[in-house]
Amino acid sequence: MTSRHNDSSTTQRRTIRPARGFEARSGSAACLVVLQGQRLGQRIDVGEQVVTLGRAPECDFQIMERSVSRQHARIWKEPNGYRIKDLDSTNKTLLNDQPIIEAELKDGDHISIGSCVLKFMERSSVEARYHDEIYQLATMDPLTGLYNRRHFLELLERELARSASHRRALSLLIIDLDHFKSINDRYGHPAGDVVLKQVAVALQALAHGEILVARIGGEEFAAMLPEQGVADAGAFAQRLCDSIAALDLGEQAGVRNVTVSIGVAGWNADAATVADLLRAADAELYRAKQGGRNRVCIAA
Ligand SMILES: Nc1nc2c(ncn2[C@@H]2O[C@H](COP(=O)(O)OP(=O)(O)OP(=O)(O)O)[C@@H](O)[C@H]2O)c(=O)[nH]1
Repeated sequence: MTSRHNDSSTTQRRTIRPARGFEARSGSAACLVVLQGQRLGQRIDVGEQVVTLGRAPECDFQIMERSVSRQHARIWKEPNGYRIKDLDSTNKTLLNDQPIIEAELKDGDHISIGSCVLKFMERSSVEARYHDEIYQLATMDPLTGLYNRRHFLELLERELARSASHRRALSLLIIDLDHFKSINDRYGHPAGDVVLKQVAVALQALAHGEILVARIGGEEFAAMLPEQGVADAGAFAQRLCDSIAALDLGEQAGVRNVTVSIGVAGWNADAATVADLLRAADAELYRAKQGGRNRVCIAA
């Protein structure tokens, strides 16, 4: 069990929910990439749907800056291309450094909203693919293909802001492999890697709907359960725990079975920030380890 957690990323969100594993990988026709500002490098696919940008939580791309209007600008597709419109913002939308009311978007255009600079790109462009690769490298864990810690915490931060503004439940699981060091020591590091990959696949397979799984540490995973209270999250955690214990890892790993301990915590007045939530789930994980491992402990 490793030590952890004080990260606190920017409070942002996308209403276009990330797909599990890969974020917004569908073949949209165009995208925006954040060149400057919070969420640097993030890509926002601009498909057939209208994309709104602004400070309000309902915006598809939220920019949490006071100089940004709640509904600042809108981008949409027309038969002959994409267009952008300023929504009567106080501080204007700039296109290639010029204020606009409405304009056509061309590949490579820079959109400035507050201190945020977005680059508009046609999805077919080589540069868009390059940004895709870079973004994936920044957000994914290369061993398991799950989201990495940094990206998971950023998504958790956004989801928590959304839960807080809508007074909706949100739960977090921290899932830690039991006695993983002894697996490495006994069967070798490559065998340990195989176990990590197999556990990642199993967790991902069990994560249905909006549940988001990530690898947040060496032998540590996390799951975010939007709109689920601790009772449901605890039941889900128990299913994970039982499924991992029942998993036959086969010949490749050397070891045939592995177990996990899981700590569960829910967003509430006492766990109002990501750091609080992580701390609460972590405390429960500690209890699960102390209680004998291969078990779930849930914050009251
Ligand atoms: N194979 C492999 N091992 C890793 C990786 N990252 C971390 N580890 C190992 O994970 C082990 C974690 O050990 P500990 O933190 O002592 O935890 P543990 O042995 O699982 O014990 P408990 O958590 O108390 O049940 C260490 O041996 C790390 O070297 C990785 O990417 N691959």
